[in-house]
Amino acid sequence: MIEAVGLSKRYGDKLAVDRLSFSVKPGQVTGFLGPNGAGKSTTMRMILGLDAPTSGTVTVNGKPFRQAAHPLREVGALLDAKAVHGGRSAYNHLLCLAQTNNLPKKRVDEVLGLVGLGGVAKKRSKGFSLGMGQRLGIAAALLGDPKVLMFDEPVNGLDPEGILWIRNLMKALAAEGRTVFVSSHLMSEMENTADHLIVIGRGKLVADCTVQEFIDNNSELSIRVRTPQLEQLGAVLAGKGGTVRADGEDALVVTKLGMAEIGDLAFDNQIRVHELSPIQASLEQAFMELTKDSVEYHAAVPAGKEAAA
Ligand SMILES: Nc1ncnc2c1ncn2[C@@H]1O[C@H](COP(=O)(O)OP(=O)(O)OP(=O)(O)O)[C@@H](O)[C@H]1O
Repeated sequence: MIEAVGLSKRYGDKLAVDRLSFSVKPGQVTGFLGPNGAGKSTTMRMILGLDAPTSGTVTVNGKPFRQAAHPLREVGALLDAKAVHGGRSAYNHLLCLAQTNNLPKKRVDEVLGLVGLGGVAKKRSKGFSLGMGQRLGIAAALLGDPKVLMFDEPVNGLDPEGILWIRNLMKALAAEGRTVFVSSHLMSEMENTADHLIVIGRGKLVADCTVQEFIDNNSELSIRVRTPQLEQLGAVLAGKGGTVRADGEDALVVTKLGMAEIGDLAFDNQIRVHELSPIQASLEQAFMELTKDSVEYHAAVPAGKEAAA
């Protein structure tokens, strides 16, 4: 369990993390989402005691992580996969970590097997691909068999096979009852991986809920109506306050009116309807909606290329 209470971090004029309070529970994957610069890495560094909070507190299993007697046995973290001595072999890198943390040597072979690096254990990590480097970082995180795991953007730059592997690993670790906290700005990835979400924007908490709640609370339900009387139905629905746009030759997408309302209006006006279905917004759409005011860096759109409203 990770618990933050009123956690803040200021760098000069910049309030990178602004009074964050949340808890990350065991037995589930908790996604930590936010646009670039939202404060995710800063929060993770404070959890690990690598940065001191300006105010507030954060504890891991009830105490500040800096006070942990056996840090690697309590928390495994993948913050920067490149933070490996490139001249060392994967085996020696892990052995060094194991020895300085009083962990048994046999654990090195176990974690190398777990992450699928057994065959290249004696090779220097300098020649590792990005995916192999990520696996080595994860092997290091798993070395102490910790109950709490934190991954900062673990799928960055990975191919689909690597992404699937990390996704399944995180789910398996959570299913073993561990606390799994993973940051990402890839919404689609979190939709597939996380059970619970903590979302921040400009350092502030903007949501703390399940993935489904997040989608339900932050997106507008759209309804697709297929009808051979497109124009008639469009006019009726717009007249009753619906926002209507055409979707192909024979369908409309409607917001601001409910499904029953649309069906009843069609019936009252003797308009035939061939299909009436809800369109579920994706997590990505919900995230864009919720954080649109807290995105730090907006890309400029070249003149004349603005998206049509
Ligand atoms: N050491 C530092 N000194 C000054 N400013 C910092 C420092 N570290 C982070 N910041 C600033 O704090 C804010 C939050 O940064 P942080 O890296 O925590 O965000 P993030 O959500 O992890 O972003 P990203 O998704 O881009 O990794 C940013 O505006 C960043 O420029």
